[in-house]
Amino acid sequence: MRISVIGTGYLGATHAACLAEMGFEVIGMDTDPAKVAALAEGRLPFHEPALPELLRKHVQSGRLRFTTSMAETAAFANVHFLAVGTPQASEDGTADVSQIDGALRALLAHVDQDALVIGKSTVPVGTARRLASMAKKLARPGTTVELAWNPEFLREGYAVKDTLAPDRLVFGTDSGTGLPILRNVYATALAAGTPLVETDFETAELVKVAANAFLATKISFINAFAEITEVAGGDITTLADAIGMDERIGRRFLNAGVGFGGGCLPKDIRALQARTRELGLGNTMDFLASVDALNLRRRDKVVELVELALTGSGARPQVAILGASFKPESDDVRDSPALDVAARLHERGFAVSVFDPIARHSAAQRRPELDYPETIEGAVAGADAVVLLTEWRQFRELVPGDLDALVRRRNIIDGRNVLDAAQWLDGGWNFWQLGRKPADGCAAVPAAAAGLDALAVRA
Ligand SMILES: NC(=O)C1=CN([C@@H]2O[C@H](COP(=O)(O)OP(=O)(O)OC[C@H]3O[C@@H](n4cnc5c(N)ncnc54)[C@H](O)[C@@H]3O)[C@@H](O)[C@H]2O)C=CC1
Ligand SMILES: O=C(O)[C@H]1O[C@H](OP(=O)(O)OP(=O)(O)OC[C@H]2O[C@@H](n3ccc(=O)[nH]c3=O)[C@H](O)[C@@H]2O)[C@H](O)[C@@H](O)[C@@H]1O
Repeated sequence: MRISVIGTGYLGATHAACLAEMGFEVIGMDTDPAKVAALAEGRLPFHEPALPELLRKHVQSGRLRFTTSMAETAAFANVHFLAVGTPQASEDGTADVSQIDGALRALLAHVDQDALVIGKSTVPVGTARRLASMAKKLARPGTTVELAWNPEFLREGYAVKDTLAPDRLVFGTDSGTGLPILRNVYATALAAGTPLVETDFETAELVKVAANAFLATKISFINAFAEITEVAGGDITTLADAIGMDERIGRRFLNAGVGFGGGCLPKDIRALQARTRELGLGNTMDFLASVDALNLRRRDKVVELVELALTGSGARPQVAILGASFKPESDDVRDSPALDVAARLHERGFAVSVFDPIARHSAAQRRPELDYPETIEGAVAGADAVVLLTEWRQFRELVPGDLDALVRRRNIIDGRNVLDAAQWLDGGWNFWQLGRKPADGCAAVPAAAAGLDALAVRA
């Protein structure tokens, strides 16, 4: 079977390479010529473990090719995956589906054989049915173009593993059309026992956003308790361990810290609220506004802690931020809590240097106003405070002796709760974590976070 993947960003490039690994002949199509040129040479334009090897292998074998031409794409295959972006369109959170509409329209203009189009992007409920009728209307006379929806649940950093061995597959169709082809495409995973849910368009679309909304809620739930333990005392990690021992709750996604970011969870919970309002359901998803607000408040909290730690530290205190990507094993800085906090500290007059082992380039493109030393030593040299915001392994393994001789002042804020408090306090550092009352000697931040501006350092 020959398959196309339209949109070769994080999702599409992974999907295309994994389809080739499953044995199909694949063409990846994107409107971005630079991206296509890199991929066609077997170079991955972003960081994702195990994907460069897969890409190179299949570009070299000839099983995987890339193009900017929709005509070539339509002629090459009769099964087409849509994996274009669905970013946040406006302040109210509505999803921008113009890439998906545009891609389908462009494809239909060239399709002259019966075809199945399989949507993979994350979309507002109702999109698949709308696109199916658009396909019926715009298909050339004599050709039938059917639509199916097959949402994707991969995590960045584990994209290859999640694609080749997913937790489940969801096929959304209209009365089963397209199911035999979908089962064929995923034959390897299905034979290995991957659970399969075959359902209608709407359920398939909603499963995806429900999963992301649940994950976001789980993170903000534990971070809400972090706000309590910061004031009342208690240990948020022990609390998470204890509730997570209940199998109905589970320990995963209960890591308190600076919260969630990335290209998906934040925009997906906003789009779901906007779509729910469009459906006339008023406040059904209002709790997600609290999930979002609580998540963003964690970033405020880190800014506050830095200001507090450095009150009276002179004209332009120096802050070293460890981490720029939204999570480890990724160079994705879309809505990254780490980069957001770094930029806000810079705006408030701190001298900010950011070190990330992989995301240096993407961070510098997004936030060129910040400094990006090439080494961790370069970033922390002369720092008045060190702030850990992305839990890369090399940061998790830091011990006071690694930094003692480099910094100007021994202040460290662990925004991901991965360092051993006792070790840092014993080492003579002022140490703060989210979800823990500050130790004696490390000043507490007032519970009411009012007057942030009043606390701001004036350059
Ligand atoms: N990044 C991830 O881990 C996951 C993403 N998703 C969803 O997948 C979709 C894509 O996400 P990403 O890959 O992260 O976005 P991305 O922004 O990295 O990639 C989108 C790609 O589509 C291309 N594109 C835009 N318009 C096009 C058109 N008309 N024809 C061909 N190509 C076009 C862009 O040039 C870009 O390369 C989104 O809906 C996202 O929510 C779902 C699961 C995981
Ligand atoms: O729709 C998507 O694009 C994807 O979004 C998330 O995947 P991803 O964004 O790659 O990353 P996650 O591992 O979910 O982490 C998201 C954010 O939550 C944060 N997080 C995660 C777990 C936790 O316990 N605490 C926490 O703050 C991470 O640091 C990160 O900023 C989902 O996990 C995927 O299933 C989904 O396919």
